[in-house]
Amino acid sequence: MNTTLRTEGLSKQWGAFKANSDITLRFQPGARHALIGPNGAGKTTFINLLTGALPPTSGKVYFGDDDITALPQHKRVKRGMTRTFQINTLFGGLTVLESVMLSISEREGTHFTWTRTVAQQTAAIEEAMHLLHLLKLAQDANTRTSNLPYGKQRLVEIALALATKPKVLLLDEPAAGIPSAESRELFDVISQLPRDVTILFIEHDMGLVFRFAERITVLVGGKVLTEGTPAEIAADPRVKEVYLGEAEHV
Ligand SMILES: Nc1ncnc2c1ncn2[C@@H]1O[C@H](COP(=O)(O)OP(=O)(O)OP(=O)(O)O)[C@@H](O)[C@H]1O
Repeated sequence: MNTTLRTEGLSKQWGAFKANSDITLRFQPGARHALIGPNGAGKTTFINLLTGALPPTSGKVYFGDDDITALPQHKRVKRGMTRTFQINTLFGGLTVLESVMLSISEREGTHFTWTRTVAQQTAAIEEAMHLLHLLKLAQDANTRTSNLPYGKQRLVEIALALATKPKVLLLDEPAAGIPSAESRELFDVISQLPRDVTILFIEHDMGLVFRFAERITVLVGGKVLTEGTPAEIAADPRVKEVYLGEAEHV
């Protein structure tokens, strides 16, 4: 089968503590794939190993046919693997449109040049507005990102990530800290993103996971417990056992 991203025996250890143990997973092109598991299961660690934010202790990460295990983060972004970043830290005082334009310029390497032509500028504005329409942010184009409600700020972060033209988009709890009505809207927008973007996301709200994911991997204690369709995962007694006592999660 055609695979966008895969890992082989990926492990991360701090001293004797194994945060990720021997994780072998594949993500199909266009997947809507959720990574779930109790607190401390190693989900964020796994995403950090995929993006290159952390080096693995052992194991490999492949992007298409290429072994990218040793590739630094920015080169993985150039290849098409992007995660979201908090705009507060990156683009505080800019408007939504300016922020997305900046991300496009960054991708094109025209950020610090004087030679950007009017045609390039116009194309970048058109591309940025297209992204804002996709994310239902067009009417907020001239609003400062810091003045937007949190749910919309998360959408801007996704717009910035999409401006890098990713093949794989990694979302680490995109709905964290926003009210549930807004988080449903956020996921509704995410669910309408084009299929040429593979989406891997971590989410604690099982309502959102089962509504949006087409494939689910369950991590427990740094290991893959199981993987399957939402129906398979919902029916798996081992998964129920893991979440016993965490009723809000299942
Ligand atoms: N830099 C580090 N040094 C030592 N231990 C770490 C480090 N980073 C994470 N850990 C530990 O690794 C384990 C897995 O953490 P991780 O954040 O990957 O889990 P998670 O599944 O994302 O959890 P949560 O759902 O609570 O965000 C935790 O016990 C955490 O304390």
